[in-house]
Amino acid sequence: MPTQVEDYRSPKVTVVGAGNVGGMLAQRIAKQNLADVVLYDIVQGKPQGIALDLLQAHTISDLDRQIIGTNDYSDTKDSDIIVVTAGLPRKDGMSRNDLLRINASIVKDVVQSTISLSPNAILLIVTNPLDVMTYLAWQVSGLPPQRVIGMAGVLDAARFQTFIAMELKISSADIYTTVLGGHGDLMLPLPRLSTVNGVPITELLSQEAITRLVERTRNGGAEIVQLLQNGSAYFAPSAAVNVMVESIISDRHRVLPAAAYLTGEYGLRDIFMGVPVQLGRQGAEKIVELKLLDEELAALHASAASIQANINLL
Ligand SMILES: NC(=O)C1=CN([C@@H]2O[C@H](COP(=O)(O)OP(=O)(O)OC[C@H]3O[C@@H](n4cnc5c(N)ncnc54)[C@H](O)[C@@H]3O)[C@@H](O)[C@H]2O)C=CC1
Ligand SMILES: O=C([O-])CC(=O)C(=O)O
Repeated sequence: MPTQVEDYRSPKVTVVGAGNVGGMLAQRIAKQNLADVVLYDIVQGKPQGIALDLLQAHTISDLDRQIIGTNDYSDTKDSDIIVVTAGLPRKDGMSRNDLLRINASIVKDVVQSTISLSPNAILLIVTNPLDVMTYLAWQVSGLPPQRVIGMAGVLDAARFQTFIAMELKISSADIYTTVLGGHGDLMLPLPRLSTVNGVPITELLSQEAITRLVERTRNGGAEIVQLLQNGSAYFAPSAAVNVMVESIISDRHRVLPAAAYLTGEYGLRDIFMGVPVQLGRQGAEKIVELKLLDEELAALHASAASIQANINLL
């Protein structure tokens, strides 16, 4: 008979892709004591090196979660969550959609290799172009759509929040923002539903300022790609995935913006796109339908059409 202690199993999160986002995410998960982490990469030695470095850093900080780096998928067996960050980041001048074909083959390979070993896992997709890769991952995995979720909305909403805080010269802590739609040029920051402690920003900022901040949010990824000159953002993206992992592992049922499968919500179906989603142990437990104005709904449908066009290309 196993003892209670032997019965206990730490939550296990696999992060596929030990690059900028994946490495930083592994650090965040272990640092918060959320789960043991398996970091997988196709490049020999890279995940092992990062895992060792992280373990030694955590020893200094009295942290003791397991972090394993590997090139062997069998180490990912029985994961509770599989985060897919494997794939190419864009370079300056590229759109996320320019990564479609190359990243589709990587995501397909990763999902096929992992999900057979962890059939009960929840898949969190990060690789771009995000909404299309999430749809592809769902199709390849054969999982119920509730167990496949894409990360983008938390990041895009945080960018809008940051820019509002910078403009108003106030703490970002009291700002709540709503961003819907795909993780691309047609994403939909919604000023009407973005507030400072309950007051809509439409009452606090001029129309000129709002238009400028909405545009900057839409271009938030490209702005950083241009500045870095070699790769894309990873501090905020890894923080955004970490919040989602935490809500799922800890079954917190937080309502966060994320790419979820729509079955008629917002008048859309058979597509993954950014909407507010309740996240818990079951994955995307519930989609929240906001009451949108006609023009907002039309803009959301335009964003969906652009995702659909790229799904069709695949
Ligand atoms: N959804 C979002 O909001 C965001 C998405 N991204 C996307 O995430 C992806 C990763 O970005 P970074 O970490 O910055 O890139 P990176 O280049 O630093 O890391 C990617 C890693 O994937 C690995 N990889 C490539 N093919 C693989 C395979 N078949 N199996 C396993 N590993 C493989 C590479 O060896 C590399 O270590 C990119 O597609 C990027 O566009 C990045 C930031 C935000
Ligand atoms: O801009 C990129 O390519 C990476 C990304 O999705 C983001 O930072 O929003």
